Amino acid sequence: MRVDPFSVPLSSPLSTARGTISERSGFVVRYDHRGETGVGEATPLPGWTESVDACRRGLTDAAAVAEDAGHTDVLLSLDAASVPAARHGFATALLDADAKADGVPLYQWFDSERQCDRVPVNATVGDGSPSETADAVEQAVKAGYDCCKLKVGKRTVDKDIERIRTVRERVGDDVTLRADANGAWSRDQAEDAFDRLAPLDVAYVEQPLPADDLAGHAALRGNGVGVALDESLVDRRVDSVLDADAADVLILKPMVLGGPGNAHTLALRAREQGVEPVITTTIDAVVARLAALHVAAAIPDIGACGLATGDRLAADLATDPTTITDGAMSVPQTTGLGLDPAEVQPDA
Ligand SMILES: O=C(O)CCC(=O)c1ccccc1C(=O)O
Ligand SMILES: [Mg+2]
Repeated sequence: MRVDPFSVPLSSPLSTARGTISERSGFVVRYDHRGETGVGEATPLPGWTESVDACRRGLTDAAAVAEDAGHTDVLLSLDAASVPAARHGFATALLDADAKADGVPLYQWFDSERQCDRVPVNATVGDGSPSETADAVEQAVKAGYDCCKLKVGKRTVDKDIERIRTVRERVGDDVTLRADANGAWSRDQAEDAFDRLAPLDVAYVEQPLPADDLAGHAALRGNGVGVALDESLVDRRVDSVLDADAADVLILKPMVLGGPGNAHTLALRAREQGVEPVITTTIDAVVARLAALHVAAAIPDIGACGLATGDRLAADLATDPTTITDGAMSVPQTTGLGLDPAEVQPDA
C-alpha cells in the first residue's frame, strides 16, 4: 500500500451556509491486489469526516496492517464511523483493483447485469446575490443542465426566496431546482421557507434543519417540497434515519460513508424503503469523483446526482475521462474506475 498526499486549491470556491470550501487536501492510495494496482482517494472534509491528520494516521496504521495481513484485515482496521475518508481511500483502491482483475468497469462490479453510459447530474450553485445566482443557473442551463442545486441558508429566508424566484423567472419552468440549506434554518424558518418554495416548484431542500432534528424534518414533509437529509447521515446510522420517516431523499457521499461499497449498499437499502438516493462528491479530485460516479451508475434509474464538481478544482490528480453533455456525465466503460494508476500524479 502506498499513500501520497496532495492538495489542490479551488478555482471556484463553494460558498455555503456553513462556510466556504476553497481548497481540498487528501491522499492518493495505491494497493496491489490480484495482479492489478488499484487507486483510491481519501479527501477528508472536516465537519463531515475526520480531520486531515486523523485521516493520515488512519492510512499510516492501515499501511502497517497491510505489511503482513490481507485486504480484509486492512478494511477491518479502518472504521467507517471514525475515519470514513481513510476507509474510502483504501476501499476504492481495493475495488478498482478487483474490478480491473474481473475485467469490468466498477459499476458493473457492483451489478454485473447493468449497462449504464451516462448518469444525470445537477449543477451546483453557491450562495450569491439574486442576479449572481440567476446568472450562474442560466449559464448552467446554457451548458445543458436541466437540474440545478442552489446553496441557501447563508442569507435571510426572504433573500433566499428572492434568489430562487429570480432564478425561476430567468430560466423558466422546465429546469428542476433543488436547494441546500446545510442545516441553517430553525423550524419556524424552514416552515416559512417550505411554504414559499412550493409555488416556485423546488423539488427538495437538503438539510433544512440541524442534523439532529429528525422529528423536525419528518414534520416538514408533505407540502410538495421534498426533504433530503445529508448532514443527518454524519455520525448516525442510515437505518435510524430511515426508521424516523424523516426524508424523501438521502444524500449519500461515499467519502462520508466510508467508501463506495457502503454508499452503494445504503442507496439500495434506501430505495427498498421508498427513499430516493442521490450520490454526491464532497468536492473531490478525479479518483473519488469517478468512484462516486460508478456508485451512481450502478443504481437503476438514478436521478440527478451531485457529481459535477470537477470544474471547481484549479488542478487535478489526472485528466478527467468524463464529459458532461445535456446534463449527464459519461461513465467510463474501461475496467475499474477508468483511470490508469500511472497517470495519477499527486504532485501535478
Ligand atoms: O451535491 C452537490 O451538488 C455537490 C456537493 C455538495 O453540495 C457538497 C460538497 C461538499 C460538502 C457538502 C456538500 C453538500 O451537499 O452539502
Ligand atoms: Mg448537502
